Amino acid sequence: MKFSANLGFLWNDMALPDAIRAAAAAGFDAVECHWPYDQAPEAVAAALAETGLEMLGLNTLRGKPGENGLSALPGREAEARAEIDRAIAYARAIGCGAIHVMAGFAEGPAAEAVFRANLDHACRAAPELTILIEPLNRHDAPGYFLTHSGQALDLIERAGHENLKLMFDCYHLQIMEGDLTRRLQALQPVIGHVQIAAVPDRGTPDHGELDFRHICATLRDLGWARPVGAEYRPVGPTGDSLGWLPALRAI
Ligand SMILES: O=C(O)[C@H](O)C(=O)CO
Ligand SMILES: [Mg+2]
Repeated sequence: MKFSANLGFLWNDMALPDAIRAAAAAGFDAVECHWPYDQAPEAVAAALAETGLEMLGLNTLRGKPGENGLSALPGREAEARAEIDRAIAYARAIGCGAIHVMAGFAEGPAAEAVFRANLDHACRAAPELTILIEPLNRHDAPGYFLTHSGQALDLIERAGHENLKLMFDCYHLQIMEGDLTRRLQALQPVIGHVQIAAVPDRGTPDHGELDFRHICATLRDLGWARPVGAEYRPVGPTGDSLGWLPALRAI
């Protein structure tokens, strides 16, 4: 199995270009990030070219302090679309293939309609990019609009855009739903990216409720060839947290 270092959590004490170099030196196959916007895209692109790593994904900005995305917030459509457009421009500048459009804290039919319209905007504005939506768990992100894979599947199927996909974060979906083996199998056609972390502590993927040897073998058997996102919170220096990597890479 191949792995992508999520630089929102791994080496997040470094500037993004240096974090990319650290991930390459540690043997990761790709990188991904959360919010790279305070870093010059030229410097990020240079680090990617130097290391040969691809940046798999980045997120739309969360908004004001306390917010967690804007794209499902009624009345905030102009800001949401500006952030989507900013993310698309940044992704294009660094050769990044996917954008996670963050919904935000909202509920109800008006929020759903706004989220659908903003996703439609994102998919049309960047047909060459994958637009990702990610259910988040209710403990970490109480009140977040998107919480379940079934909800994401309905958004994706009714949107009718080939480039709208599910971010299957095993950490969030284990907390909300469980039954991950069957969910990976059933949802494979709409999965655009997979992320992993231990449940419930969001630590290294070598302990906790989930056996990632089994999850990775399931992905392998499904023909999943893309890097899986290591989106866990290291305790201490990231370089000391990589003991899980050789065993899962061997799958
Ligand atoms: O928290 C997560 O799992 C995400 O992947 C993210 O993008 C930030 O909320
Ligand atoms: Mg995630």
